[in-house]
Amino acid sequence: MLLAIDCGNTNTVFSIWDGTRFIATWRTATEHQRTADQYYVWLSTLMEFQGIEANITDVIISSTVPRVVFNLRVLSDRYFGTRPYVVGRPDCELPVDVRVDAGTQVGPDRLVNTVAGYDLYGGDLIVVDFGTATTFDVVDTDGAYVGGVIAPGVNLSLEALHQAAAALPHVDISKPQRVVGTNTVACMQSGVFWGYVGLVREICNRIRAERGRDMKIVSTGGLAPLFQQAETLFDTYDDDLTMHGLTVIHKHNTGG
Ligand SMILES: Nc1ncnc2c1ncn2[C@@H]1O[C@H](COP(=O)(O)OP(=O)(O)OP(=O)(O)O)[C@@H](O)[C@H]1O
Ligand SMILES: CC(C)(CO)[C@@H](O)C(=O)NCCC(=O)O
Ligand SMILES: [K+]
Repeated sequence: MLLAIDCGNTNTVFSIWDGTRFIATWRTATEHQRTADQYYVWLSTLMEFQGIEANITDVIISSTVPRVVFNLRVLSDRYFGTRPYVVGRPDCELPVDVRVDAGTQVGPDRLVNTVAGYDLYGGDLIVVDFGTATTFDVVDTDGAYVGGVIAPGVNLSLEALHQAAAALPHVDISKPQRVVGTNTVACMQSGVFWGYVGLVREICNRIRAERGRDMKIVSTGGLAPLFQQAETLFDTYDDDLTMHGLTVIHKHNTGG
Protein backbone atom coordinates (compact mmCIF):
# COMPACT_ATOMS: atom_id res chain seq x y z
CA MET A 1 0.00 0.00 0.00
CA LEU A 2 0.98 3.57 -0.63
CA LEU A 3 1.34 6.26 2.00
CA ALA A 4 0.80 9.63 0.27
CA ILE A 5 1.88 12.75 2.17
CA ASP A 6 0.85 16.28 1.15
CA CYS A 7 2.70 18.90 3.19
CA GLY A 8 1.35 22.42 2.87
CA ASN A 9 2.60 25.50 4.68
CA THR A 10 -0.24 25.17 7.21
CA ASN A 11 -1.38 21.54 7.21
CA THR A 12 0.02 18.13 6.32
CA VAL A 13 -2.29 15.38 5.10
CA PHE A 14 -1.44 11.67 5.22
CA SER A 15 -3.54 9.22 3.18
CA ILE A 16 -3.29 5.48 2.67
CA TRP A 17 -4.06 4.24 -0.84
CA ASP A 18 -4.78 0.54 -1.27
CA GLY A 19 -4.51 0.67 -5.06
CA THR A 20 -8.21 1.33 -5.56
CA ARG A 21 -9.25 3.80 -2.89
CA PHE A 22 -8.03 5.80 0.08
CA ILE A 23 -8.69 3.74 3.18
CA ALA A 24 -7.73 6.47 5.65
CA THR A 25 -6.84 10.16 5.75
CA TRP A 26 -5.38 12.14 8.65
CA ARG A 27 -4.42 15.78 8.97
CA THR A 28 -1.88 17.46 11.22
CA ALA A 29 -0.31 20.91 11.48
CA THR A 30 2.91 21.29 9.49
CA GLU A 31 5.82 21.55 11.95
CA HIS A 32 9.36 21.06 10.78
CA GLN A 33 10.57 20.14 14.28
CA ARG A 34 8.56 16.93 14.29
CA THR A 35 10.82 13.89 14.11
CA ALA A 36 10.30 10.61 12.26
CA ASP A 37 9.57 8.89 15.58
CA GLN A 38 6.93 11.44 16.47
CA TYR A 39 5.23 11.01 13.09
CA TYR A 40 5.23 7.26 13.55
CA VAL A 41 3.73 7.32 17.04
CA TRP A 42 0.97 9.60 15.75
CA LEU A 43 0.32 7.53 12.63
CA SER A 44 0.39 4.12 14.25
CA THR A 45 -1.91 5.29 17.06
CA LEU A 46 -4.49 6.52 14.56
CA MET A 47 -4.19 3.35 12.50
CA GLU A 48 -4.73 1.20 15.53
CA PHE A 49 -7.60 3.34 16.77
CA GLN A 50 -9.40 3.01 13.44
CA GLY A 51 -8.53 -0.66 13.00
CA ILE A 52 -6.62 0.05 9.78
CA GLU A 53 -4.36 -2.83 8.81
CA ALA A 54 -2.08 -1.37 6.21
CA ASN A 55 1.11 -2.88 4.90
CA ILE A 56 2.84 0.26 3.68
CA THR A 57 5.39 -0.58 1.03
CA ASP A 58 5.66 2.76 -0.79
CA VAL A 59 5.72 6.42 0.21
CA ILE A 60 5.29 9.55 -1.91
CA ILE A 61 5.72 13.09 -0.60
CA SER A 62 4.78 16.52 -1.94
CA SER A 63 6.07 19.29 0.28
CA THR A 64 5.88 23.05 -0.11
CA VAL A 65 8.09 23.27 3.00
CA PRO A 66 11.54 21.92 2.10
CA ARG A 67 12.75 21.40 5.66
CA VAL A 68 10.04 18.90 6.64
CA VAL A 69 11.16 16.49 3.93
CA PHE A 70 14.17 15.27 5.86
CA ASN A 71 12.18 13.82 8.77
CA LEU A 72 9.55 12.37 6.44
CA ARG A 73 12.33 10.61 4.53
CA VAL A 74 13.60 9.14 7.79
CA LEU A 75 10.03 8.05 8.67
CA SER A 76 9.76 6.27 5.35
CA ASP A 77 13.14 4.65 5.59
CA ARG A 78 13.06 3.64 9.27
CA TYR A 79 9.47 2.51 9.67
CA PHE A 80 8.42 1.39 6.21
CA GLY A 81 11.79 0.31 4.83
CA THR A 82 11.33 2.24 1.61
CA ARG A 83 12.86 5.24 -0.13
CA PRO A 84 10.11 7.80 -0.72
CA TYR A 85 9.34 9.47 -4.01
CA VAL A 86 9.60 13.23 -3.49
CA VAL A 87 7.78 15.37 -6.06
CA GLY A 88 10.11 17.93 -7.60
CA ARG A 89 13.25 15.83 -7.14
CA PRO A 90 14.93 14.67 -10.35
CA ASP A 91 14.34 10.97 -9.57
CA CYS A 92 10.57 11.49 -9.34
CA GLU A 93 9.29 11.79 -12.89
CA LEU A 94 6.12 13.64 -13.80
CA PRO A 95 3.74 12.43 -16.49
CA VAL A 96 3.41 16.01 -17.80
CA ASP A 97 5.79 18.72 -19.04
CA VAL A 98 6.57 21.84 -17.03
CA ARG A 99 7.00 24.89 -19.28
CA VAL A 100 8.16 27.84 -17.14
CA ASP A 101 11.10 30.23 -17.00
CA ALA A 102 14.47 28.53 -16.47
CA GLY A 103 15.40 28.25 -12.80
CA THR A 104 11.81 28.45 -11.53
CA GLN A 105 11.02 26.01 -8.74
CA VAL A 106 7.31 25.43 -9.16
CA GLY A 107 5.56 24.44 -5.91
CA PRO A 108 5.20 20.65 -5.88
CA ASP A 109 1.55 20.99 -4.82
CA ARG A 110 0.88 22.88 -8.04
CA LEU A 111 2.58 20.21 -10.13
CA VAL A 112 0.59 17.50 -8.36
CA ASN A 113 -2.65 19.44 -8.88
CA THR A 114 -1.79 19.78 -12.57
CA VAL A 115 -1.23 16.04 -12.93
CA ALA A 116 -4.45 15.24 -11.07
CA GLY A 117 -6.51 17.79 -12.96
CA TYR A 118 -5.29 16.56 -16.33
CA ASP A 119 -5.85 12.93 -15.39
CA LEU A 120 -9.44 13.55 -14.27
CA TYR A 121 -10.63 16.39 -16.49
CA GLY A 122 -8.21 16.63 -19.43
CA GLY A 123 -6.28 19.65 -20.71
CA ASP A 124 -7.19 23.33 -21.09
CA LEU A 125 -7.88 23.49 -17.40
CA ILE A 126 -7.43 25.93 -14.54
CA VAL A 127 -6.90 24.41 -11.08
CA VAL A 128 -7.73 26.76 -8.21
CA ASP A 129 -6.38 25.63 -4.81
CA PHE A 130 -7.50 27.46 -1.65
CA GLY A 131 -4.61 26.69 0.71
CA THR A 132 -2.28 28.98 2.65
CA ALA A 133 -1.98 30.79 -0.65
CA THR A 134 -4.66 30.68 -3.33
CA THR A 135 -3.05 29.32 -6.46
CA PHE A 136 -4.22 29.08 -10.04
CA ASP A 137 -2.43 26.45 -12.13
CA VAL A 138 -2.84 26.61 -15.88
CA VAL A 139 -2.85 23.24 -17.61
CA ASP A 140 -2.22 23.20 -21.36
CA THR A 141 -4.04 21.03 -23.92
CA ASP A 142 -1.37 18.32 -23.53
CA GLY A 143 -1.42 18.42 -19.71
CA ALA A 144 1.69 20.59 -19.30
CA TYR A 145 1.93 23.05 -16.43
CA VAL A 146 2.41 26.38 -18.19
CA GLY A 147 2.29 28.81 -15.28
CA GLY A 148 -0.38 30.43 -13.17
CA VAL A 149 -1.16 32.88 -10.45
CA ILE A 150 -0.35 33.08 -6.73
CA ALA A 151 -2.63 35.20 -4.53
CA PRO A 152 -2.69 35.55 -0.74
CA GLY A 153 -4.79 32.88 0.93
CA VAL A 154 -8.20 33.65 2.39
CA ASN A 155 -7.20 33.05 6.00
CA LEU A 156 -3.89 34.83 5.44
CA SER A 157 -5.71 37.94 4.21
CA LEU A 158 -7.94 38.04 7.28
CA GLU A 159 -4.96 37.38 9.54
CA ALA A 160 -2.96 40.16 7.89
CA LEU A 161 -5.73 42.67 8.65
CA HIS A 162 -5.78 41.57 12.27
CA GLN A 163 -1.99 41.67 12.60
CA ALA A 164 -1.52 45.07 10.99
CA ALA A 165 -4.46 47.02 12.39
CA ALA A 166 -4.77 47.44 16.16
CA ALA A 167 -8.57 47.68 16.16
CA LEU A 168 -9.28 44.73 13.87
CA PRO A 169 -10.03 41.43 15.60
CA HIS A 170 -9.21 37.88 14.56
CA VAL A 171 -12.07 36.79 12.30
CA ASP A 172 -12.97 33.51 10.59
CA ILE A 173 -14.14 33.57 7.01
CA SER A 174 -17.82 33.15 6.29
CA LYS A 175 -20.28 34.32 3.67
CA PRO A 176 -21.70 37.66 4.83
CA GLN A 177 -25.43 38.26 4.40
CA ARG A 178 -24.83 41.65 2.84
CA VAL A 179 -22.01 43.53 1.16
CA VAL A 180 -22.38 46.56 3.43
CA GLY A 181 -21.26 45.48 6.88
CA THR A 182 -22.79 47.21 9.92
CA ASN A 183 -20.14 45.95 12.35
CA THR A 184 -16.38 45.45 12.19
CA VAL A 185 -16.48 41.68 11.75
CA ALA A 186 -19.09 41.88 8.98
CA CYS A 187 -17.06 44.58 7.21
CA MET A 188 -13.91 42.44 7.28
CA GLN A 189 -15.73 39.32 6.14
CA SER A 190 -17.33 41.24 3.31
CA GLY A 191 -14.02 42.63 2.12
CA VAL A 192 -12.33 39.27 2.01
CA PHE A 193 -15.31 37.16 0.89
CA TRP A 194 -16.61 39.35 -1.94
CA GLY A 195 -13.11 40.48 -2.79
CA TYR A 196 -12.20 36.83 -3.32
CA VAL A 197 -15.27 36.13 -5.44
CA GLY A 198 -14.15 39.00 -7.66
CA LEU A 199 -10.52 37.89 -7.62
CA VAL A 200 -11.33 34.36 -8.71
CA ARG A 201 -13.71 35.46 -11.47
CA GLU A 202 -11.39 38.16 -12.81
CA ILE A 203 -8.31 35.97 -12.85
CA CYS A 204 -10.09 33.05 -14.55
CA ASN A 205 -11.60 35.38 -17.19
CA ARG A 206 -8.23 36.95 -17.87
CA ILE A 207 -6.51 33.57 -18.17
CA ARG A 208 -9.15 32.48 -20.71
CA ALA A 209 -8.78 35.75 -22.65
CA GLU A 210 -4.98 35.56 -22.63
CA ARG A 211 -5.04 32.00 -23.93
CA GLY A 212 -7.88 32.71 -26.37
CA ARG A 213 -9.87 29.60 -25.55
CA ASP A 214 -12.38 28.22 -23.13
CA MET A 215 -10.95 26.46 -20.08
CA LYS A 216 -12.61 24.27 -17.49
CA ILE A 217 -12.11 25.31 -13.88
CA VAL A 218 -11.65 22.80 -11.07
CA SER A 219 -11.28 23.93 -7.48
CA THR A 220 -9.82 22.21 -4.46
CA GLY A 221 -9.03 23.08 -0.83
CA GLY A 222 -11.28 23.35 2.19
CA LEU A 223 -12.61 26.83 1.43
CA ALA A 224 -13.63 26.33 -2.19
CA PRO A 225 -17.23 25.20 -1.40
CA LEU A 226 -17.82 28.35 0.64
CA PHE A 227 -17.15 30.49 -2.43
CA GLN A 228 -19.02 28.22 -4.82
CA GLN A 229 -22.06 28.57 -2.56
CA ALA A 230 -22.20 32.31 -3.33
CA GLU A 231 -21.73 32.18 -7.06
CA THR A 232 -20.85 29.63 -9.73
CA LEU A 233 -17.13 30.16 -10.02
CA PHE A 234 -15.97 26.62 -10.81
CA ASP A 235 -17.13 23.77 -13.07
CA THR A 236 -16.15 21.17 -10.47
CA TYR A 237 -14.96 20.90 -6.89
CA ASP A 238 -12.63 18.09 -5.97
CA ASP A 239 -11.70 17.68 -2.33
CA ASP A 240 -9.08 14.98 -3.01
CA LEU A 241 -7.33 16.48 -6.00
CA THR A 242 -3.82 16.66 -4.54
CA MET A 243 -4.01 13.13 -3.12
CA HIS A 244 -5.26 11.79 -6.43
CA GLY A 245 -2.31 13.44 -8.17
CA LEU A 246 0.13 11.75 -5.82
CA THR A 247 -1.28 8.32 -6.71
CA VAL A 248 -0.99 9.12 -10.44
CA ILE A 249 2.64 10.22 -10.06
CA HIS A 250 3.45 7.15 -7.99
CA LYS A 251 1.93 4.89 -10.65
CA HIS A 252 3.87 6.70 -13.36
CA ASN A 253 7.16 6.10 -11.53
CA THR A 254 6.51 2.48 -10.67
CA GLY A 255 5.24 1.59 -14.13
CA GLY A 256 2.00 0.31 -12.64
N1 LIG B 1 -16.18 26.47 5.99
C1 LIG B 1 -14.99 26.73 6.49
N2 LIG B 1 -14.78 27.85 7.21
C2 LIG B 1 -13.58 28.14 7.72
N3 LIG B 1 -12.49 27.36 7.52
C3 LIG B 1 -12.63 26.25 6.79
C4 LIG B 1 -13.86 25.86 6.23
N4 LIG B 1 -13.66 24.69 5.55
C5 LIG B 1 -12.38 24.39 5.69
N5 LIG B 1 -11.74 25.31 6.43
C6 LIG B 1 -10.32 25.39 6.76
O1 LIG B 1 -9.70 25.90 5.63
C7 LIG B 1 -8.35 25.51 5.59
C8 LIG B 1 -8.05 25.10 4.19
O2 LIG B 1 -7.67 23.77 4.12
P1 LIG B 1 -6.73 23.25 2.97
O3 LIG B 1 -6.33 21.88 3.27
O4 LIG B 1 -7.38 23.50 1.68
O5 LIG B 1 -5.50 24.22 3.06
P2 LIG B 1 -4.42 24.27 4.21
O6 LIG B 1 -4.11 22.91 4.64
O7 LIG B 1 -4.84 25.25 5.27
O8 LIG B 1 -3.27 24.95 3.40
P3 LIG B 1 -1.88 24.31 2.98
O9 LIG B 1 -2.22 23.12 2.14
O10 LIG B 1 -1.22 25.42 2.25
O11 LIG B 1 -1.24 23.92 4.27
C9 LIG B 1 -8.21 24.40 6.65
O12 LIG B 1 -7.49 24.91 7.75
C10 LIG B 1 -9.65 24.08 7.05
O13 LIG B 1 -9.78 23.72 8.40
C1 LIG C 1 2.47 28.98 -3.67
C2 LIG C 1 2.56 27.86 -2.64
C3 LIG C 1 2.97 28.41 -1.30
C4 LIG C 1 1.14 27.26 -2.52
O1 LIG C 1 1.12 26.18 -1.63
C5 LIG C 1 3.53 26.75 -3.12
O2 LIG C 1 3.08 26.18 -4.30
C6 LIG C 1 4.94 27.27 -3.31
O3 LIG C 1 5.65 27.43 -2.37
N1 LIG C 1 5.33 27.52 -4.60
C7 LIG C 1 6.63 27.95 -5.00
C8 LIG C 1 6.61 28.98 -6.07
C9 LIG C 1 5.84 28.62 -7.33
O4 LIG C 1 5.00 27.74 -7.32
O5 LIG C 1 6.09 29.25 -8.37
K1 LIG D 1 -3.42 22.07 0.14
